[in-house]
Amino acid sequence: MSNAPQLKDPSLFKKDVAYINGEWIKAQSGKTFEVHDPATGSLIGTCPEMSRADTTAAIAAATAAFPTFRTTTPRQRARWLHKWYTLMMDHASDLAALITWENGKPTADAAGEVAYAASFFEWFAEEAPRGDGDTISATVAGNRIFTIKEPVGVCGLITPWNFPAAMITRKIGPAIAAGCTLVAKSPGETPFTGLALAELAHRAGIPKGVVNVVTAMQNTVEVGETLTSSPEVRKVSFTGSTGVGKLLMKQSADTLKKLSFELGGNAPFIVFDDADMDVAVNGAVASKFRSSGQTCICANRIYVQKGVYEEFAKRFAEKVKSFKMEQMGANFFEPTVITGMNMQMQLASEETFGPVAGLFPFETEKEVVDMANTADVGLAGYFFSKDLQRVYRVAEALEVGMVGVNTGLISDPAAPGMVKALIKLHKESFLSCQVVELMLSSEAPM
Ligand SMILES: NC(=O)c1ccc[n+]([C@@H]2O[C@H](COP(=O)([O-])OP(=O)(O)OC[C@H]3O[C@@H](n4cnc5c(N)ncnc54)[C@H](O)[C@@H]3O)[C@@H](O)[C@H]2O)c1
Ligand SMILES: O=CCCC(=O)O
Repeated sequence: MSNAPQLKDPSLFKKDVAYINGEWIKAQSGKTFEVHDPATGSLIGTCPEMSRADTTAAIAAATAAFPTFRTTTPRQRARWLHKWYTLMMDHASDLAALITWENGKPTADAAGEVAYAASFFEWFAEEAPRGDGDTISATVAGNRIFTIKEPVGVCGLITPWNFPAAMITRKIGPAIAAGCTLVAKSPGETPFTGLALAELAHRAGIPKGVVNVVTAMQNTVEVGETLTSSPEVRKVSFTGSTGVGKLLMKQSADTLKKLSFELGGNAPFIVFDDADMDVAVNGAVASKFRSSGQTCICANRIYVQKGVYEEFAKRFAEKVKSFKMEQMGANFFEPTVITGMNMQMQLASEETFGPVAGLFPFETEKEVVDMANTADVGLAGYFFSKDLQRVYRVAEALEVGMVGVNTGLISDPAAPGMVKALIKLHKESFLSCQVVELMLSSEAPM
């Protein structure tokens, strides 16, 4: 059975070619890899199996384009990003169809992803002209210190399959805004969406060599090594698993690259006795089951205070039972709610990354904050309460980068908090880190 969509613009579906130096090219070796529809297992198409040689060519193109691109005005870069945003929205239904086809997420989630992905271009188009430095009083009378922000240079971008469009645009948006050129590796499981975005970059008139998209499956490690070891690549930005993040960080040590990592999560989701139950149940459904539980910020441990535990469990399970599966089969897992969880169970410490919700009972605020903070990652957290004092207290006590209070949806291109921790860090460190600075070098004195 095939789910092949009828695209309104079939030229967005790029098979056997990737995008280097403004051209659609095959792998130098001629090798390709297969991409399968995760719903049916049927073949979608083949993509170039790019290697060290192809990645080096892409880096060379980005390096050659950088001296000119960095001198373009921020206003011009804003226009390019805005044009790319508009093209994404004009082709939203085709992009969503590609996402569902290769990623398997429900059509509504895919449409939401396209709008979310495009919003990074819109947001960073607006930020591009605002990369100003500071004027600082000096310790010597009469002197002033001026700082300027410079584009880092060529950026290597590696992103995962769970958001084939949004994870790439989240990285490309700030890179272009800052004046950087880039080589993006589209995820092997879901390469076609990234390639469709490259086609739209081309149509938006972004100069050749600025945006390069390579693809690989078997050669992923080789491509990663090439990006992390190249002296021309000044920054690597990676979204994916914690294990691969650690590896890329080690590989980048020899060339002392700037790094931005967005890694795995294990979000606590807390419902206090005084929460609005409708809001809490809807928030849990939105946070846990967005993209079938396959987002890094999905609720992973749902803690419910004893006084409302039974009611919450009943109402939450009823909602989940009402979900309609578009198809069933070997590749699908039924949305599941498990009650009576405890902290010794695997789900308490591992990222589930699927449609399984575990409910843990708790009694006191201190107890639940302690349990919430046991995770060795601190990406996102949520809690539900109507007590204003508790809202501030618990929001500060949770050792995570982003806190959703009385909401299960916290994704927003404007939020600085999409900076992720490999290990626990204090919230202040996250919040001081602005995404718009993602691709800018440290401020340098004039
Ligand atoms: N923090 C975030 O913003 C965020 C967003 C999305 C996903 N994630 C995390 O990503 C994980 C799921 O994605 P995944 O399983 O695809 O992750 P993954 O780490 O296996 O893969 C991510 C990307 O890295 C590439 N890759 C894998 N090994 C590599 C290597 N040795 N060198 C270079 N590239 C390599 C993959 O091809 C893919 O493009 C989850 O842990 C999820 O929480 C985090
Ligand atoms: O999977 C992680 C990213 C989720 C998001 O940006 O909302």
